[in-house]
Amino acid sequence: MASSDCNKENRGSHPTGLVRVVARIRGFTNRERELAKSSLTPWISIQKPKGEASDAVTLSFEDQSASQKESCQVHYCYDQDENTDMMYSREIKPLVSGIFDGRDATVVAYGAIGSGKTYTIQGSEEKPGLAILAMDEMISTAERLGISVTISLYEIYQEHAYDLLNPERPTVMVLKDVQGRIKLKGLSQAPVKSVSEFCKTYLSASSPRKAIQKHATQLSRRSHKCLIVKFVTPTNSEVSHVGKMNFVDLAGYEDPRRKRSDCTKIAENNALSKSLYALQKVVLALNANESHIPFRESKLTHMLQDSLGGVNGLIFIACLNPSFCQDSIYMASLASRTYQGIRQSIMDSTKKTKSLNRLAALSSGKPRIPQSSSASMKKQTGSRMHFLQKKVSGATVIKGKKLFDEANNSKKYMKATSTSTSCVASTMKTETPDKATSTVTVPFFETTVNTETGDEATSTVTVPSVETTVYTETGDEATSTVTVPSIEITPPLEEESSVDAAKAAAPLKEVSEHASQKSLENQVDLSSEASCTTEALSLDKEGDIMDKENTVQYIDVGGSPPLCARLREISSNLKLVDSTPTCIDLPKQGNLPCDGQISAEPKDFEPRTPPFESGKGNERPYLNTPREVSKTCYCGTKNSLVQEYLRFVNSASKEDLKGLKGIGEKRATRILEIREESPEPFKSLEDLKDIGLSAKQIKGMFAMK
Ligand SMILES: Nc1ncnc2c1ncn2[C@@H]1O[C@H](COP(=O)(O)OP(=O)(O)OP(=O)(O)O)[C@@H](O)[C@H]1O
Repeated sequence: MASSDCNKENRGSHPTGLVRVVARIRGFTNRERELAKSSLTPWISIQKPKGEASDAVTLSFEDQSASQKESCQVHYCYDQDENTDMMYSREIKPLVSGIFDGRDATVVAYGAIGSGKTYTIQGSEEKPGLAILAMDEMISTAERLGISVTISLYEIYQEHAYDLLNPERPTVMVLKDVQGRIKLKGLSQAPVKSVSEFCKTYLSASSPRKAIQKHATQLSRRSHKCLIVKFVTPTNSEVSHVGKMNFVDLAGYEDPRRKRSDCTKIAENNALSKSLYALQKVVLALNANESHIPFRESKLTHMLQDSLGGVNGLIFIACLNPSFCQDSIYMASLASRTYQGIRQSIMDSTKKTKSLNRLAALSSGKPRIPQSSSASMKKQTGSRMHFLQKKVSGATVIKGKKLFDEANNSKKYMKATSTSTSCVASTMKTETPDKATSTVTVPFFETTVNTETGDEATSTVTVPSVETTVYTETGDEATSTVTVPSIEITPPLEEESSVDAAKAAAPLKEVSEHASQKSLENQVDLSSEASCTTEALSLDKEGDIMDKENTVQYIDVGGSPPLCARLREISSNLKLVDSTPTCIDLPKQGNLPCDGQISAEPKDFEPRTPPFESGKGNERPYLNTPREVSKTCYCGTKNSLVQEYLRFVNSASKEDLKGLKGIGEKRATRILEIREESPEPFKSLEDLKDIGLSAKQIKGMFAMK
């Protein structure tokens, strides 16, 4: 391979992995210098703990409007005195080398209007940007290897892609070939043999505003500009596969809430927000190894699908204005979130490896303790912090959150996410710094299986032996073994209706002004509820023992449990009420256990005649059998369960909705769509038919056998 050695050498500047998030503060323009008259003082300060070798730097913004300091973190920030050449050799050169080893690379610049995105990506012939510098190197390497180079250039404007190399500006379609690879139909490719030829084509086609756009409205239109550099290897070439390189110059961001914007500007901004939001979601989902990657959430991510993830390189460049600019704070905040998310997933994967090692060690001999439910925690200091970090930066963090959170420092996050967390399966007190014991009751576990439709079939499994691992911030683990009596598997619900499938496959619709405004202002963080991740569920061959490594990422911090957990608890207790009537410990005073609280220790059931008090309005049915007792209990509980369920469906985030039985990606999306149309649209179980659930399925949810 052409550049393996070069790669090894250069990879040192990418120590944290294949995704980098950097910022760049643009230099002052001559006009800004003139206008300022006196000396221009920087409003962003950069803390680089290891100077140029820093791999985590903190940016602090002097927020003049709020007279407070905002801060955020990224891998690196290029100050005004660090030019494009420096940025190229540190950030882009390693990616260029990777191209000839078969990896794709993507460089994305985003930022507020006039923050230097085009200057950074494109530049000019006199002051070449990253694309021109990269092209110089790529063309000479390709020449040496006998490979030819082609370029394509397209624009994405409000979720529609147009070919910029064709003067007619035809629409570009995103299709998939039989191998599932993305094909951009209608996109021209132009061969380039030299940098000067490239510059001529690139600069004229990507700056068409004056030359080509005929109407005044088009002059100011904000769109993304994307350059693809591809390589064509001759059949006899020694190079088997060469990757491609994407340079993306995103449209400038401007907060429409702060400025009087016309409809077009709002729509443009919504389209940009959508792209940025989707891009961040995709990157975090890829990094977290999630099963569903939302590539289709925006045109940009859909078009870049092949180049993102895996061993491909990706760099985000958040361009920042050198003078006070609130929009730059938003952009830096977004960069910081991506950075935190990437770091968190790296931490998580390290922990996962540790946990698997532990599982292997445990399964090699240590006997399980039956009928016990104790857990010992070595170190619990900071476990809450771990959770908070997870919520702040993990892939799940962005769901339901405002895209550009003005408050990006950790203090604010702590405040925002310090709401209740606990789980039906495990309750742990985290106050004590050292050893602690926790009691764990496990009514059932839910395992999800992805079906072909992308939805989930849910099986409810009551496991005889469950092992729970809790991570503390320090990476220490606490293990608990729980034994419960029976195994029960409920069949999965039917697949979603084809109407939903068709809807999901339909092209992305234009974002309405109202809807996207709403999305920008959506500050409700429903994701603050705890999520339970179950992994590595395995049944042994005899079927006697079921071991489970359960990575619990929720810690009880003293509040109420999350809705999904409570729903599961009620649901599971109902199942127990229904299926094991002989184990119900009836209260002596005849008060029925309608609150769903079932004794963890099953006791012998002694049939008893409930006291009957006659009188007006005081008639009660005569309860003779355990089944009747259960039924009466069930009626009361069912109503509250249904109400709670509907409340949840009306308010939960997409990810939380997917935790519900029978609700997968498509139904969760449909619920969100319906909720956008009217608040709290699910008033009765009947309304669940709108998301494609059949009457039978709805009935089955709360039915008593
Ligand atoms: N690093 C820099 N040093 C000096 N001048 C710069 C730098 N970056 C950008 N500029 C100047 O700032 C101005 C705005 O830059 P540019 O057009 O690249 O911004 P942009 O973010 O692409 O704008 P838009 O949002 O309109 O697309 C230009 O005049 C450019 O020459």
